[in-house]
Amino acid sequence: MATKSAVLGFPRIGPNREVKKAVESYWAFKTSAEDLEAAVKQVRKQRWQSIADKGVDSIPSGDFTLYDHFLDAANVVNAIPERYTKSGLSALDIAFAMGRGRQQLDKGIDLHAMEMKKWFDSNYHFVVPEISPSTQFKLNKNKYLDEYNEAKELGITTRPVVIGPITFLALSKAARDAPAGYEPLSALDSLLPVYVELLQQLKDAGVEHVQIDEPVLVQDKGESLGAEFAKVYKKLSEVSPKITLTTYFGRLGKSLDFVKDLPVYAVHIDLDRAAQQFDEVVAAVKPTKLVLSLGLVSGRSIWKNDLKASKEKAEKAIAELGQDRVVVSTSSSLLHTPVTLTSETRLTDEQMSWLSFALEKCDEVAVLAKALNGNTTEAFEKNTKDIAARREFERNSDSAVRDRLAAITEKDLKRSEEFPARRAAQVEYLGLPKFPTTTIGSFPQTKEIRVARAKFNKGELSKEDYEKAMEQEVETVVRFQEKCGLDLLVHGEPERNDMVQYFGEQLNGFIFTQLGWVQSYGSRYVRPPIIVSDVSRSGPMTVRWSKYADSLTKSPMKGMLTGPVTILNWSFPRADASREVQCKQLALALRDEVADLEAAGIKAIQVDEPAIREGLPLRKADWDNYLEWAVASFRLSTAVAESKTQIHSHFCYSDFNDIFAHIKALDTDVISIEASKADMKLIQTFKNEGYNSGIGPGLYDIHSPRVPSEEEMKEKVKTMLEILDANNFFINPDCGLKTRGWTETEQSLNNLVGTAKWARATYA
Ligand code: MET
Ligand SMILES: [Zn+2]
Repeated sequence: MATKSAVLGFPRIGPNREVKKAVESYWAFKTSAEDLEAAVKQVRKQRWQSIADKGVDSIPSGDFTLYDHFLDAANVVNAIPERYTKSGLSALDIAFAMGRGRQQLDKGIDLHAMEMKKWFDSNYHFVVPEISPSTQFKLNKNKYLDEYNEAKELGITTRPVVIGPITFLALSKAARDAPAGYEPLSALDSLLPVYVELLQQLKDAGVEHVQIDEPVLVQDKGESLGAEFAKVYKKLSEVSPKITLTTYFGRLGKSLDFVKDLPVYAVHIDLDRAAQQFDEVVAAVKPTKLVLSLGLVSGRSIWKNDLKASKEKAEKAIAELGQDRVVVSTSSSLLHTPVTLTSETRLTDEQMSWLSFALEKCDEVAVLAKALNGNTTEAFEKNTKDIAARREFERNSDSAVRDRLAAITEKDLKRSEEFPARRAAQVEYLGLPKFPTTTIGSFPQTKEIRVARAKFNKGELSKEDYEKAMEQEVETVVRFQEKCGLDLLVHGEPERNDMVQYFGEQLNGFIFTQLGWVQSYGSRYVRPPIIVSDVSRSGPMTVRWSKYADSLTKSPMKGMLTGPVTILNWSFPRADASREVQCKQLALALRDEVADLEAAGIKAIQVDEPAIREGLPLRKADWDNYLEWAVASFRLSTAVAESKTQIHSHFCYSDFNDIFAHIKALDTDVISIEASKADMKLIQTFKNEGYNSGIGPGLYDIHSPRVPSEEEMKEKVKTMLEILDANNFFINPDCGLKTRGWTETEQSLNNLVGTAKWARATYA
């Protein structure tokens, strides 16, 4: 017997973002459902063939999606809220409406999007299913079987990837019609028969292996689900193809006690994010019959795997378990990495030699398996050389910034005065009215902007002309805000391709890809910068834009920076330095930028930290350590500001009830949060925890094209003011407007300003 290789999942976007193009043109009513299907069928075919070409044994299927695989899982088991089913839309449009909302008032359709949450500690977002006692589970559409068959017709045998029933429910939320305190997991008994049927169908179709993802097992809450796991997997294993139960992004911890006894074929563990569990897991499964799938090749980073080290580790497992009880695999789905390095033309050979994207990772698992089976290939030898060269490069990184960081003291983390004194200074300096209106920073990024940027990047537009075009855009945005009657203006961020990439491009220590897109949610993809060495700032990054915008208007201007924690969390970090060190180096660069903006007369500066929460370790035991350096980094970047300068911060997907004390410890003057989709619990937390600084709860959801009415926003303000203080309340959307169109933005912001006027009159 030989050691096999496996890939747990692959990017769904296509090597040239084909899926984005196809779905967006369908959404714009430019193409039909048939066109869409034909386009994405090509993408699926290509991904299977390219993985197969690398020689991987277990090739994933069923993990493809047009929007979100978790949303698909809800559709498979018919967990579709009634408001969508009764809309009369097609199944495809229902799925899209669940993901992104749909407004067609002439047809009587006005559907909000369902809530989205971060997928564990990644920057991928999944749609949160809504479950209640009235949810009618049934096998709606076995997409896992459909994709398996589709691949089979191409002559490729795949391993279907199914979201496990326990994780499915554990990550769902109670629907509005559910009784108070309802737990979706209590629906397990009614969901189970659907999974039985689904897996039975796979088996009947000749599927030999199935991958069932149960990442809830790496969370604390997984540890209390032993009885559920035992029961569910006993039942499923009676009818199912051989099950590989996969866990990823963290360690099994105490869950190992029951996982080792589950009646499944194999268990997969993540040895990238949780390498420390190796010995313990090997020892635990040794007396069982379980096959152990070793997640050695990172699904979350873009660094080349150290194949020699991986081989040694796998050999240790083989020594304990035997050759045929070990599988070498990616640590998680590769959906968090770009498709392929071969599309990159601007990276140097040296840089290329450090990296490995999804397809190259497929190669790595295959090469590793071959080496374990006694065939050390040329590719293996080259890997050993590349890894050694990278280590050498790291040793020669920048020492000036390391020294500056070492000299930082507590004092550098503190504003010179406390909030009440700062507030008095800011009232005077900014002159804002009560219920000040503002936005979160970006304005619609029109086609013209993107075309200008593309031309500039291709060298078809001079730097001068490009900057002129952006200045014109800034002027449009400033005039637009004046026309709407907003109080605290922004420059609109037209010059930014992306809130992280933009900064990375101006900092030392980063490199960029041309096509390194990674799905963030739906058809939104990002191209995370890669931190390759020590980080420093070579000069002001945003000052010219904010200063220009400021020169156009009498209203106060808010400068716009992305915070250190978010830059770190939305980049691919180095593997050779701690995240803490990388974060603090970023904070130092931003600190200089804050000082420069202030000196240029910018009266308010917003430092966005939307990613602070998603960086939280998955296990609570690890939280304090992270939060301590994350908060210190934020403060290091902002505490340099004078009292009169109003420091804002912005958070979205901000389910941060449980880290509130740390949010408070950031010591910002104003924070804006996403509250339009969340419940009032968060607002209550602010009150309970004695938060007295400024707060701007998002009054409408910018992720959807629907225009919120004035009435709707007034209602929200009313409810919030039952809890919050009217004297330090900002009126704003819940995030930036860059994905929106101008028409809906104008209507929405007019309604927003109307709401503020009403509030001023009502709460005078
Ligand atoms: C994801 S948070 C986005 C904040 C940024 N300032 C924007 O308005 O786009
Ligand atoms: Zn946001």
